[in-house]
Amino acid sequence: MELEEVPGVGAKTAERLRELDDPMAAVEREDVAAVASASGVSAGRAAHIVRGAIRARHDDPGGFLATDRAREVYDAVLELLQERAVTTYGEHRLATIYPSAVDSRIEEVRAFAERARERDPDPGVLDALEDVAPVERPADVTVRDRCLATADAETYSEATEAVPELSVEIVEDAHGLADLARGYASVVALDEAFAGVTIEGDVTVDPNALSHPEEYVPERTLAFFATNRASLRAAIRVHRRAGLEAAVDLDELEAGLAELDADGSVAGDEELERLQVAVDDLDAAVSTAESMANDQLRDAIEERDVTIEGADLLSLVERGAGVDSLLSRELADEYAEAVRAAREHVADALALREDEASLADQAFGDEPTYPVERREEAVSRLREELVAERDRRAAKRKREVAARLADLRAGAADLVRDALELDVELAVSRFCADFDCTPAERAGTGFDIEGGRSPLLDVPFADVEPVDYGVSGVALLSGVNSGGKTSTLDLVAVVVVLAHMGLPVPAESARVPAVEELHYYAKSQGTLDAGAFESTLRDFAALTRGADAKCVLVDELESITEPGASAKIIAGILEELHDAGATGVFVSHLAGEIRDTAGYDVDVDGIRAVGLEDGELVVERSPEKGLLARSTPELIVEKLAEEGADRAFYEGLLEKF
Ligand SMILES: Nc1ncnc2c1ncn2[C@@H]1O[C@H](COP(=O)(O)OP(=O)(O)OP(=O)(O)O)[C@@H](O)[C@H]1O
Repeated sequence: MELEEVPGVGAKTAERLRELDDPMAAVEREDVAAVASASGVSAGRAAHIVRGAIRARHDDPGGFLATDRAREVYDAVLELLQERAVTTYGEHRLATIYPSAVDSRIEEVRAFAERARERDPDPGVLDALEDVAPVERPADVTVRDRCLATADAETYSEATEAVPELSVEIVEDAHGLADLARGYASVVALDEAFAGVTIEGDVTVDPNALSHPEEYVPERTLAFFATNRASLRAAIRVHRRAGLEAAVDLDELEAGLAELDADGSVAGDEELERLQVAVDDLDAAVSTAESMANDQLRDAIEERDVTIEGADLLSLVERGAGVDSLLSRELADEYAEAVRAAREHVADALALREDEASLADQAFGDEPTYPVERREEAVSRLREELVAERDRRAAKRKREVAARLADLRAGAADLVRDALELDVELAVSRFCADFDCTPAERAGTGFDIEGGRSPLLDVPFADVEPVDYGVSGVALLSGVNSGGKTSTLDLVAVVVVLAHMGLPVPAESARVPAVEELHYYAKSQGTLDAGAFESTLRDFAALTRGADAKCVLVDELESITEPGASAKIIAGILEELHDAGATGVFVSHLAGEIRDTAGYDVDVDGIRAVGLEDGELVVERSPEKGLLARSTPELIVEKLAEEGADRAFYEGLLEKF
């Protein structure tokens, strides 16, 4: 499939996605994070694209959620699932699970949910998941001490593409190569023609270098692992704690990561650290040695009485010699001792090796002087030597660590993906556990819900009373105000939506019809004006077409117009839906009138008010079949009649109900 064929991907989005390595593969493996890593593609958009690809794969026309309220119910259910994901990836991935009418899609999610429900949401795993994030491409790496060289224009453009980290230089001949070798620490010549040519400096001839660039740019591998170090470590913890089968050897990856610093440099190498410290502390150590030597020499001079014979003094003065000669003649031993101590201090403080120490010794001359002064030239030579040694060591260790990690790279990316997918499974598993869910059956018309508890209610889930409710076609639901009619419609909608997502539903058992669309109309906020009323009627006219594949839930449609007209209109709609074989529930306070007007025997169910207790309504939440429930006004009149005062009046009223 081409990118543009994915529903929801236009030319502009396709262009953006093409910057990914293999965008179609990312879309097909439903990797929301990879899709969202294209610039300008938000995570929400990525979930939308992945959903589009899933729909295309299953030939799913979409459109299951046919009304605003139906979409709201899905959004609310999705939010409950997303709240249970630890990672942002998990949240976005969950948004790719949507209600569908296509069996193959529903079966796919059902199988996933079955696996998910077996997962144990161990707090240790959830904790480790906190630090797992999709692998990121490291920022561009630029390496300045190495270059590639070629005499061929085609190889040149191939090389700049394959190895953006290094500069690629065009050379005419071996002379050009030799020039480069003077400017770079190492040069890799890409042309066969250079094989066998001897050039001074670190020059390698490798015509195959472009097929294994990591060998020449270990920084590439290291940058990937350094950038994703925290996430990889967390993914390792997740795998260990959850006992997941791992895509790489966890110990090996962990050991490899331990050798890396966050900036991609090699960590934990004592020799490299020694050299680094030596470079950093060189100046300070030489200064300290210098002042130590001077203190020592000054003390020695202060303590000494210098006796000099007159003839010697004269000879010195005649030669124009300064006090220095006196110093060298009289205090040679003391000077030698002070310099010895200074040299020893530098070697000790910087933990120098013998060969380095002999270089360091030259920082102080053998000829007695006062004060003792470092020889800057010798210090610079030592610094250069230490820096070169450090760089050689770092490059060698980088190559070693990169070689060790290179083979783990693909597996490491999978390791993170598997951990993130586990988060998605655990969210589903927790949702099912928190709301006591069971898989639903999708068959026939009508529905049967036993012990259903809506997670959308405004009471804590533990306090939600289980509801049993079933209808065989299209039924009316009656009941007192606040009896739970709307909540019952919500429950049916939640169960229908979840079942079509392929997920278990919050009920002891449930069967829902296999429908193509859910039409759920929330209670209207009041009488509609003529225009709005007309368009609502048009909606319902459309609703009755192909209604056998629809589940229709309608809350108090009567409020859109006058009661008398409402009852007639609702009765007409019910007749059409009934004839078409739809599944539906219409909540109404006019159930009696509608039933009397309808041209068929409409089922009327009722939420029974058991009575009023201390002014509080007591109801039986599960609707009773064939019950036209008493209305709230009727209950109040009855209560007043029982109280005694004006009994005859209230009894008269009561008879009219
Ligand atoms: N199954 C239940 N378990 C616990 N509480 C419930 C249940 N069903 C409903 N309730 C409580 O009753 C309240 C009213 O429910 P709901 O809005 O569904 O009633 P209604 O019959 O649609 O009322 P109205 O006729 O005024 O629209 C809810 O807000 C909730 O607090």
